[in-house]
Amino acid sequence: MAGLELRNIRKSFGSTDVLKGLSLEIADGEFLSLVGESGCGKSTLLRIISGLEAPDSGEVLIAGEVVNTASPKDRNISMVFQDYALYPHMSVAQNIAMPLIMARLPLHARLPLVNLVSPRARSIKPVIASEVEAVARQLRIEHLLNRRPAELSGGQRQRVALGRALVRHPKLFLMDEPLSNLDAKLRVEVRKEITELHQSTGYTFVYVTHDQTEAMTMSHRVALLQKGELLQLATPSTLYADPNSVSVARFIGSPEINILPVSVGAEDLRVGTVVHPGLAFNLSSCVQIGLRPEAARLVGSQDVSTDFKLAYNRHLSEDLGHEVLLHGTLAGVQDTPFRLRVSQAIGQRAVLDTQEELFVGFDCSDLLYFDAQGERLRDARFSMAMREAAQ
Ligand SMILES: Nc1ncnc2c1ncn2[C@@H]1O[C@H](COP(=O)(O)OP(=O)(O)OP(=O)(O)O)[C@@H](O)[C@H]1O
Repeated sequence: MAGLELRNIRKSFGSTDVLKGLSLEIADGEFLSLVGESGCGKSTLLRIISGLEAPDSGEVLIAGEVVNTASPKDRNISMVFQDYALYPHMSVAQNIAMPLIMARLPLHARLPLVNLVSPRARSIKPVIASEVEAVARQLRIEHLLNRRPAELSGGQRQRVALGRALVRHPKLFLMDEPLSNLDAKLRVEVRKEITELHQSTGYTFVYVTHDQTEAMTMSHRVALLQKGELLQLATPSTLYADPNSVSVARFIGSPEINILPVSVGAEDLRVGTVVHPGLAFNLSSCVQIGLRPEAARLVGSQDVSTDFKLAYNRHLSEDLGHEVLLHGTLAGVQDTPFRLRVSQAIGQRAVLDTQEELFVGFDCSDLLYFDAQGERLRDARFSMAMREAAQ
């Protein structure tokens, strides 16, 4: 049974169609990320799942039950936001305890004085305190329980927000850009902690981010949205290696994939200044190719080991120590940027340091083919007749 199912969800705000009939299924215990550019509808979708927002049409099912009419608190969902949303006047322990108090004590028993004398409140308090301590231990914040949010670092506040969400043992854990207020180093640390949390709890996680690295490193599957539509839902490695479209290929991967215009003849392929005879399969509608910056490499001027070799005009080098990112253009494709990762590990750096004139080589098997609309031509292939004959 699916942990969560969305059926044809539509939502507009005024004349803006934010979600245009979105359907997807998330398995029980899965970690799924919703990614996409700002304004594509990620947060709106999360709010619809949580019940904070109602869809104009479509159904939300949790554990097989339609929950469209259920209030947020009856959906057994926890949500963690980017801005933590902690109560500033309460201690960490009180913040984490709050969802349990709300769920287990009637309103009158929560009032400060009644709280002291109500038998129910008095019997339940130690139970809640031990549950809060257990969650705090899990998140390694037990030493902070008496502090207020203002006395915590950003990472600690985020852990408190996670603790407050976790303490209710929700069916579904929703997170809306929970790391975006943290600095880069802390983001990596808390990212790992959230992944571990998912592994140890086994809860279903839906995670919103515009950061593809977060989505790729944490998730079982990633749903890529664009303008309220689902572009592709797949595992991180499938999105990287087998994208449906130029939009997906561009969004996934860093640095961004190179997209180059090409022309295709009956049995040849032109990339920039190079026309290669070969065997083309279903390539007639191909007008652009994709090539990952890590799939191309620097080659010597005499090197003939790759299917394609083009002169490279370097504009900028970014030295990251373990690799150098090159920005430039290929001969004959001056208007299109071409990025290249030059790896220290495979000896490419030496070519960069010693060679005056640079050449980039790549093979047909590394190319992705796209039509004029940016759709992937999956059954298209171009193979080098001469290389094949030589083998
Ligand atoms: N309550 C609202 N009233 C009017 N428009 C809204 C409302 N909520 C969201 N929108 C609009 O809906 C669109 C999608 O917003 P949403 O917050 O879902 O995008 P997002 O993908 O989460 O963006 P971001 O990454 O910037 O948070 C935006 O154009 C936004 O301005």
